[in-house]
Amino acid sequence: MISSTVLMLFAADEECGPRRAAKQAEGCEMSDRPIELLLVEDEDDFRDTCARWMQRKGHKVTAVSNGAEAIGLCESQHFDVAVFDMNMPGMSGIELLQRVQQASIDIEVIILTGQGTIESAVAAMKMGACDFMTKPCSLGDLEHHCQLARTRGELRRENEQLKAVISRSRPALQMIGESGSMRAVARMIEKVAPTDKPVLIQGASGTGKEVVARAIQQNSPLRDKPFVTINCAALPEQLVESELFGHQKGSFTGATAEKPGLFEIADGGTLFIDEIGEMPLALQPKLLRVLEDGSMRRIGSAKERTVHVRIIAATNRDLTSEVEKGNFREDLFYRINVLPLQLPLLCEREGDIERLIDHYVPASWRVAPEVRAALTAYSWPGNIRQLINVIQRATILADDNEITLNELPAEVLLGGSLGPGHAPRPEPAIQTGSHTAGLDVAKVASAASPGGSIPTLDDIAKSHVLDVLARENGNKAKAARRLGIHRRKLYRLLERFEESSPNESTASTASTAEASQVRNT
Ligand SMILES: Nc1ncnc2c1ncn2[C@@H]1O[C@H](COP(=O)(O)OP(=O)(O)OP(=O)(O)O)[C@@H](O)[C@H]1O
Repeated sequence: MISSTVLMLFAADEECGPRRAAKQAEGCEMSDRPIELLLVEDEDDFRDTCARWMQRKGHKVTAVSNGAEAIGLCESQHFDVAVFDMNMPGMSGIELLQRVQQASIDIEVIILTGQGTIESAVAAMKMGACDFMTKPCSLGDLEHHCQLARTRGELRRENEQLKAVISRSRPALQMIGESGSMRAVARMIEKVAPTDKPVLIQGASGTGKEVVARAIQQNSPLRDKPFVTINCAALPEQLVESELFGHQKGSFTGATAEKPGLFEIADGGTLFIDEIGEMPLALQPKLLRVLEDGSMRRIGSAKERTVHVRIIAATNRDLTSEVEKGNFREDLFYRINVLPLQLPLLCEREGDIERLIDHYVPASWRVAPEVRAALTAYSWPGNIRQLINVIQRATILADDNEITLNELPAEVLLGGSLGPGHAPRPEPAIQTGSHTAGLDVAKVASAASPGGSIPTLDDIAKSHVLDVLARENGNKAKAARRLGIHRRKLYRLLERFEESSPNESTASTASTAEASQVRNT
């Protein structure tokens, strides 16, 4: 069994504020990365001396003499820390701080005050400055305060990421597989995990691409950093860009607030791009750019940002032929195809079907031997997802905690070994277009309501949707067509079933239903 289980939860820090953060920052290792500093000071000598000192210490300094210039720079460029002089002609340090906050600029601000203006410095901190210093100050102190401020900003961002991780985290998944082909996959995971290079996971629907992506992340040095996922197939095309890159307020109809993209949320961690073959062609150059040098812009923003994100992409399409057909950019393909990993079909994993049955059938349930024989003989075109769906359907339909041949769908019975003398039970059927879905309403009713009460519409819908999905071998596009609904609606339904189900296998079944999320496995 390949384990991929780490869940780190951080208790919310009730006591916040600059002092507390500074204390935390002092306890932390300081980053030796150069500080990107904006220095705003109208006294020429003092400004030049500070700027030269910080530059000699290896930091990147932009020094200006007034607030108007500073605000323009903040809007177009990233700075870790800004030092604002309190008393400047035109726009004071406090006004500048207000402007920075109104524009939601992500920056740590230190206020520089003259002697005797401590009260206003305290007021500035209440307004969101992270620290203050009184002039004249030693240059060593200036660098130290800037380092503390930068660390505070990093902690704050990390905290935001962790909150997102906690609020959207899901149960850890186990990777089941002892077959030779899965051992080869496990070896490959061990090899690719420690690097920071992109990985492209290819495999048919339901073979476990997302599970493998999470295993890579869990075995990588980024295991404690965010693991953010986006499913390009589950989002309307026009939303993929704003999910990935974020947007400025007012940049398009409906952009009512500023929103960071998943690249920013994943900064320092891993971004799993599922169904990358569905990525809109027009968006591919933007993705290529961020893969090349980490640079990106939110929709509607001129500000360039740099992110450090490890990319794991997955697809069930043959990307080489998508490139030939002109649906996928060749340069992007080469960028993401640095470490390719091909997942085997379930029928190519000797002995794993048995192991998966034992894992997914609830512990107190029995599985008749002929059922095992039928399940292991079947070819599973929809792979593990289809197997889980069939098991789940069977546990809804079965009596007395025992799965018999009666609870298996016809295609499994016909495709597998039926066993001597078995005649499948005739099932009342619901007609879906030209397709007989075979939903046994009476069985669902008794399974859902042992006391004989009427099942809810949701119970029936869930069983029906899972049944059609299983019949279509886990292929969501085909299942959606069969059900007469849009594929995105099917994703939403699977997501709803997952939320309403306490059963882990249900959660797993609909795992790709979420279009995008942040999680720590
Ligand atoms: N090795 C495994 N052990 C146990 N469960 C697995 C394994 N691989 C996949 N699964 C389960 O199978 C289901 C499908 O897995 P996953 O979503 O990772 O497949 P996928 O290849 O990404 O599918 P799709 O292409 O449709 O997005 C999930 O419920 C997952 O938990």
